[in-house]
Parts: sequence; structure tokens; C-alpha cells
Amino acid sequence: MRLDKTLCWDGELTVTRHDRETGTSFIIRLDSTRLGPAAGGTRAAQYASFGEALDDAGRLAGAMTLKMAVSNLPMGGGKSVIALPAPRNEIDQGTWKRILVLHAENIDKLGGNYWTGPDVNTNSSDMDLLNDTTEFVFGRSTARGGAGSSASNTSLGVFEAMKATALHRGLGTLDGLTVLVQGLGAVGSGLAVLASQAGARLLVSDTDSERLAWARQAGHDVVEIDNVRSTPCDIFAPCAMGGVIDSAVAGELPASAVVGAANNILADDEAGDILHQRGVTYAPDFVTNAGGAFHLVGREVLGWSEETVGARTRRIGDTLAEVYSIAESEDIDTDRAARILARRRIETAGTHPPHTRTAGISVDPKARARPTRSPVRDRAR
Ligand SMILES: NC(=O)c1ccc[n+]([C@@H]2O[C@H](COP(=O)([O-])OP(=O)(O)OC[C@H]3O[C@@H](n4cnc5c(N)ncnc54)[C@H](O)[C@@H]3O)[C@@H](O)[C@H]2O)c1
Repeated sequence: MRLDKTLCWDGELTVTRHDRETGTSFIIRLDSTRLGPAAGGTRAAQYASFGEALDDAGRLAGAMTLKMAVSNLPMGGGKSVIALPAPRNEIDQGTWKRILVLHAENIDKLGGNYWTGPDVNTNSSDMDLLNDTTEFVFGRSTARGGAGSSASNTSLGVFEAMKATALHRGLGTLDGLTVLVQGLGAVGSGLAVLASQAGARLLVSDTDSERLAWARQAGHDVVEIDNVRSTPCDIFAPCAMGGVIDSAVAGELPASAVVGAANNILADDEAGDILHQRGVTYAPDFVTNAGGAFHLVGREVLGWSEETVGARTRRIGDTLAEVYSIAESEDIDTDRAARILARRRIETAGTHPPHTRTAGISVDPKARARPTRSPVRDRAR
């Protein structure tokens, strides 16, 4: 039998559904539940084909497995993709609500083996709506018992990663170093404040003029968008979007280290290797930006206190030290080293038997709002 490449994905489970009324396709992929229930956001986007949407869900679910494992979170990796019939901003409120209710039904049927949160084109209000139907949701609004924005904790984690990387690279503390932050959004602006308080000189870049005005007022120097990757600095911090370092950029980047919040900073496999050959220390993004997961999953799924979330986030520097040690001893790039560390943690963990996974992570019932309405459960009654 000849199978399409997208169907030969070797994760644990793929769930798909199509809604003829709205023309929407739903995909949930569970890459691994070895460490606990799979967790990963819900991405809503238009795709050229169903295969492309399946591939995206699989790739993103795999990245979540690595992020959870390397961060020692008792969760696996999964991801949802909602393949929309039109751009998100052209979908009316009624249609969007129907789409979310159907998605929530799909999640609920997985019985706690998959938890979701916000991602591209979904936000905390959407998570509240999902939570009307299923309890397996994090990233809800504070009014609904959610943990609120994860951005400031992500900034803290990236800051810890930056300090650890500067030390590892022989640059000492951040005091006096030049840090270039690309993207002054929720995470980048918080990072800029922390790095500046630690004595770093800030270079910043953004497409938004209001954010640049804020930066100028704070005394930071602005770099033109097109010059970001050719401006010399000690630490380059991509905090806008992924794919900013391809092999060509890696070969020329005038920085000693790269430490940012953006997901998938490296555009291709060679980029990490080239940075390694050139002695540019790259802090793998799925290690540095885990503060967001600690905040949302920690508070809303695992029932952690704010103190525990903070303590776990400050240990991101220790995880990076382990990654750097593996990279040095095996003479490999740091991205590969982080994947090795994640896989070691997955392989040494016991397999969770089915139906005990949710119990195994001690979900705090007080931290959870029961769904007000569950079409799936209501039908079962
Ligand atoms: N928020 C979190 O907790 C979290 C957690 C993990 C990873 N991340 C990742 O970190 C990154 C930043 O997240 P955020 O929540 O701050 O997003 P955000 O949307 O608040 O900020 C992004 C900023 O980048 C700017 N920008 C866009 N294109 C740009 C460009 N070409 N050059 C310079 N600036 C540009 C935007 O104007 C905006 O200010 C994203 O890639 C996100 O996926 C965020």
C-alpha cells in the first residue's frame, strides 16, 4: 500500500473532522503522551490543502513534546489546527462560535489526553468559549479562573536564559553588554525592561511606531527593520516572529549569542550548525520561551502557585547549562543538544497507562472551572 507522506506521521494519534456547514476542517494531533497528557495550542488559519494543515499540526505537536520534556513539565505534546474557509477576520461571530463549539467537542472526546490553549488567531476569550464545553483548556481569562497573560513570565524566562548564555559565552553579566531586541510586543518589551535594569545597552526594532516611541522615551536606540540582522551586538533577541535566522544570516550575524522568545528562530537545519561553527551561542527557543508554558500549564492545569511558576522559570538557566554541556561534550550545535536532552527525559520516563494520565498529573480541581455546558456529555446522559 502506498501512503501519502502526511499520513506516515509517527506521532500517537490524529483526529480529524469536517464541518460541511462552515467548510471548516479540524485536526488534533497528539505527538506524545509519554510524560503526561498532550498539551498544545489551537491554531486557526487558512491552508492550501488538508495535507498542509496535517503537516503543520504534526510539526507543531512534535515541537510541544520537546518543549514539555526539556522543561521537565509532566505533559506531552499535541496541537490543534482549525483549517478555516476564509481569513479569520472575515469570519462572522456566529460562524466562529460554531467552529469553537465543534472544536471543544473534539477535545472533550479525547477525555483529558489533550489540553489546549491559545495560539495564532485564538485568544483567552476563545478559550473561555471552549471551556463552556470542555474542561481541558488553559489560557482562559482571569474572569473565568484563568492565569492571565503569560507574556511577563515568558520575558522572565528569556531574561534568565540570556544571563546564563552570557556567562557561558564568557561575556560575564549583562551589565555593559549590547542587547538587540527584535519586536517590542508583550514579551520583547518586558525583556527590554529586565535587560536594561541589569545594565545592558538596548538596541530595539519594531514595525509599530507607538512601540518605538515608548522605546525612545525609555532611552533605547532604534535600529531600522532591514538592518537588524547586520547590526553588531553582543546578544540578538528575536521576539517578533520565527524563521529570522537562515543559513545565509547565520553565516554573517554579527552577534556573540542569540537568545529570544520567538518560536522556531532557526529557519533551517543548517543555520544552527553554522552558528555553532562560527562560535555564536544559540539558546534553543523551545528552552528559553518555556516561561509561557510554566505560567499557563503550571497555574491552570497543575495547580502551581505563582511562587512555583517563578522558581521553575528561573531554572531555565540551569536547563540551558545542561544543553551547553551536551553540545560541548558531543561537539554538536545547541539545537541538536536540546533535542537530545528532551529525548533522554522522554526515554527515561515511565509510560503513563491510558485513563490514568490526567490523574497522574494531579490536576488541581480548585484551579479548574467545570464547563457550563457539554454537548458531548449532555448527549451521553
Ligand atoms: N506571549 C508568550 O507568552 C509567548 C510564549 C512563547 C513564545 N512566544 C513567541 O514570542 C514572540 C513574541 O510574542 P509576543 O506575545 O510578544 O507577541 P506580540 O504580538 O505581542 O509582539 C510581537 C511584536 O513584534 C513586532 N513585529 C512584527 N513584525 C516585526 C518585524 N518584522 N520586525 C520587528 N518587529 C516586528 C510587532 O509589532 C509586535 O510589537 C512570538 O513569536 C511568540 O510566538 C510568546
